[in-house]
Amino acid sequence: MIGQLLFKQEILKAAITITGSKSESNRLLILRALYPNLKIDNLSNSDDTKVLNNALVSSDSLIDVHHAGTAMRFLTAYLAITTIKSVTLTGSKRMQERPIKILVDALNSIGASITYQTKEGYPPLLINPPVQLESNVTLDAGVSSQYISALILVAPLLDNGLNITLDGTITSRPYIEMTLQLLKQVGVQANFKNQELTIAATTSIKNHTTVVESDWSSASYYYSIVALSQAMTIKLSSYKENSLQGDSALVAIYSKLGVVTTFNNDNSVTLSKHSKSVPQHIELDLSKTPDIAQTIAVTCFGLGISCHLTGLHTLKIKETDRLEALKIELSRFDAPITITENSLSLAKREKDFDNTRSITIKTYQDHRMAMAFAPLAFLANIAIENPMVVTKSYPDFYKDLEKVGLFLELN
Ligand SMILES: O=C(O)C1=C[C@@H](OP(=O)(O)O)[C@@H](O)[C@H](O)C1
Ligand SMILES: C=C(OP(=O)(O)O)C(=O)O
Repeated sequence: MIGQLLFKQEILKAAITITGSKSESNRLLILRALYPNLKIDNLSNSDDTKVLNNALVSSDSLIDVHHAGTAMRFLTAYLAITTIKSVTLTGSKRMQERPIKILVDALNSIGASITYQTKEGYPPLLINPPVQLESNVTLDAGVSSQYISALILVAPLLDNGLNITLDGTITSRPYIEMTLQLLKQVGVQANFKNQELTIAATTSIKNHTTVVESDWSSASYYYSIVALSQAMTIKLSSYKENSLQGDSALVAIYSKLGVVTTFNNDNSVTLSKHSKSVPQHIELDLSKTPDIAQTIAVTCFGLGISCHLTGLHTLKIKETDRLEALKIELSRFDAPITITENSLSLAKREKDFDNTRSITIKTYQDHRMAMAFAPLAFLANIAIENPMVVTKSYPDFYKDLEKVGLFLELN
């Protein structure tokens, strides 16, 4: 299925309410499974959250999490510690290509019993009940922070809690900090110093309600829209200045790309254009914020400025190889792009967009490919292949885009 994005209406002001953070929601679902008196408000309506929610109440011996990375990693740890019968945990074809050995080795080293059903190091996994669980574990921190978050989330269930030693350079660090902060908010003692994490055993918590902040990664697409617009102002709800989400770094990053963020008293933010000129070149290390790399690359391309984005080694093992996908799709516009194993460089765009023909963007079953390219529709004639991939994190994306004047027409 292909959807043409049509710019139908010049809008100057819009207000959009974005669903709860998928990352916060999926952590809180695991914590609610541990502590049923935890209440969650503004839970994400993303597919990834629904899939985890369903899996946590399932009594089936086969659980399929489709494309949801956090569900796969968090459930591996949760089932490894709690299951009383054998369970097979699997996912989509792509999920079966996303590595999980570091987490499985860490869990087995403390007494879990996980084996591979098809290929060593990858789902599907056969998870058997654990024998006796120990309280010290060491793992490589450079491949995915989700392995570490998965261990942190189940740590309070262990008799003596868990000490986790992180080996090497820590990637996607704000996600680990988010996990720890959420544990602390519900009443679990946790500490993170240098490369060591300590989580205390905690059998119960006081009644507690957590309100999920809206998703900052989803907000990135509106930052891009404002940056590429002449004078649009967009109000987004519900956000706060002290976010647990690392992608709130958008505020600082997009101030360099022409967008000013104002935090309002009603838990909203207003994005507007500032009058300062935008630099002709930008360099960013995105190892703490991998999920906004595609948005930023497309914004820079649209603005016609050059960029050098680094810290992108994790992009190759996400919903698709995002570096390769960006290279192929930006090249459809003759973008001067080069990639390495961990970086992306765009030279200044020399040509104007040729809007006499429509260019179709492939999405590779990656929600962020569809959403990152959508803002380009303000400048170029584009269509999106399999546009509904967005439901992985942001099911209302196209409905919300209409509020800024962009309409998806399916054909
Ligand atoms: O813990 C999380 O909620 C996430 C961690 C990040 O993954 P990596 O740590 O694998 O980079 C991020 O890309 C993903 O979308 C969500
Ligand atoms: C990488 C992502 O998700 P996950 O790893 O949880 O599938 C994402 O949402 O961009």
